[in-house]
Amino acid sequence: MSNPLPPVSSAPLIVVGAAIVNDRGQVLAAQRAEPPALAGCWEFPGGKVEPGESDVSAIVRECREELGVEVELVERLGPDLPLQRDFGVLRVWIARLAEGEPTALEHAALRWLDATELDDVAWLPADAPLIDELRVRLAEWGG
Ligand SMILES: Nc1nc2c([nH]c(=O)n2[C@H]2C[C@H](O)[C@@H](COP(=O)(O)OP(=O)(O)OP(=O)(O)O)O2)c(=O)[nH]1
Repeated sequence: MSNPLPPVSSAPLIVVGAAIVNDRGQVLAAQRAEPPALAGCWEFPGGKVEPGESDVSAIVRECREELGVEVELVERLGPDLPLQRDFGVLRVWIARLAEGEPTALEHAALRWLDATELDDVAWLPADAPLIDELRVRLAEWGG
């Protein structure tokens, strides 16, 4: 007998983000425009990994969609972090710009921040451990 119910997806929600770093030791922060509960907070450009998509493909796609740039991933930044709001995890990579200048196509604003400026913006709460690690890395790269 066939089962009339569709299979229930158990795939965990994965959100990927790009900590895009430039040659001056700055990272690109992006201010959310929506939803209202998150608007005004700052994040790493990125978004949800779609079914069948790799993490890397998702980051490249999101950076095209949100910033109009091509990025190359360098290495992971920090561990998977819990996302309470979405019951998933956040995975962030350090990335470099390969082509284009970032434009806020979906965000309210963009800012390049150096190691001393990371606390100047209100990051989404899940990102806090990454900001501490990034501070050390940017200070090294910024000379
Ligand atoms: N991109 C990104 N999302 C983050 C970060 N930190 C954090 O808590 N989040 C959360 C905010 C959102 O609840 C979720 C990302 O969802 P999203 O709505 O931006 O994903 P998406 O671009 O695929 O959007 P959609 O097509 O589903 O509307 O992850 C971060 O640094 N970058």
